[in-house]
Amino acid sequence: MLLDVKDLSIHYYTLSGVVRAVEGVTFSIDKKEWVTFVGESGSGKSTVASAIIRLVPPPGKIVSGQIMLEGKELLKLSEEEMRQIRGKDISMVFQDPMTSLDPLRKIGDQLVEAMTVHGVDEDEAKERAKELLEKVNIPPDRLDYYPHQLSGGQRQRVSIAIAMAFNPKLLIADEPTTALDVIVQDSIMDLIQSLKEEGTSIFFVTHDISLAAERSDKIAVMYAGKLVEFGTVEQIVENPLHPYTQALLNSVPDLWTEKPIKAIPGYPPDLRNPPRGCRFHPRCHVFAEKGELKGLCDAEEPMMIEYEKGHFVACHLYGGSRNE
Ligand SMILES: Nc1ncnc2c1ncn2[C@@H]1O[C@H](COP(=O)(O)OP(=O)(O)OP(=O)(O)O)[C@@H](O)[C@H]1O
Ligand code: NI
Repeated sequence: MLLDVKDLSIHYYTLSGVVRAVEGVTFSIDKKEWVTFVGESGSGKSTVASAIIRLVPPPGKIVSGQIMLEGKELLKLSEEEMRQIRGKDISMVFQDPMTSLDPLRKIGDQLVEAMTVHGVDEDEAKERAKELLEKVNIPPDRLDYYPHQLSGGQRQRVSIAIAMAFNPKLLIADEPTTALDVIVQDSIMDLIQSLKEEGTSIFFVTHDISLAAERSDKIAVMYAGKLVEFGTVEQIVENPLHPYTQALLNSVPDLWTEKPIKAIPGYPPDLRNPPRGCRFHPRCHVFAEKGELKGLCDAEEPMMIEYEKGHFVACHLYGGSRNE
């Protein structure tokens, strides 16, 4: 086990109320495993990602839970100890590479600095910077370029090169390809895959479940701050259990069956005041159709149960209510 997250809850304390962005999220990532978080906008994917490196933006706060990296409890480390881990054991790439690149400094200097802050000496860092750029298919003469002199795809490759500097144990990639065209997207996915092959575990975020299915080992489905289903790609795609997962899969085109695309009706809830019981019940077709579950779905929160080995779901259809 590389990363073990238990019962993680994160709230944003805004002027208009407490946003319960992430509630009771539990999952783990093995060594060399690629886990992709999917779910609609606002479901809490980025908030979970930022919590793992303890960079939840204010007014957000981790209110409870445990985040263990190889048995080390990250939430108990000092800020200084955490700084040692960021960029070394855990690296992060974002949707917009300009959030991590400094527009005013040459990319070579930024690569070198990413290494010298962790104690690598300057000459060695310069050498490594060239190698890293080559690894991400950028000619080494671009070391003297500023970020704006590169294309969007090249900038993203530079931020991946920085993330790769120490062969991190975990790479967190939050929608790293969303802003790029399809061909460039693929080359970025290839790079992330090559990192995995060298031993890095991947925490990937996307709202495109078909992109998730292509490369990852496991899929985690989030809805309104809750993890509703977790399993291998095969388990999730072949045998989706949660009505929300089923709806997500039906909302994307299927190249093989040409089944009709069905949008998910309704909208995700306001997380300042989430629905009682299962947060998905107001949009759930099972809740709408099956009267007998109604006493539970809109009253009791479903707990995560292991339906089959490695396949977890939080839905009253499969038991797991607190009353049982
Ligand atoms: N800085 C903030 N202040 C207040 N609320 C926030 C803040 N950042 C996120 N939230 C709220 O937290 C919830 C989860 O947001 P988050 O960005 O984690 O979702 P996401 O799944 O990554 O969405 P997207 O797919 O749009 O990136 C949302 O309800 C969002 O409005
Ligand atoms: Ni996000």
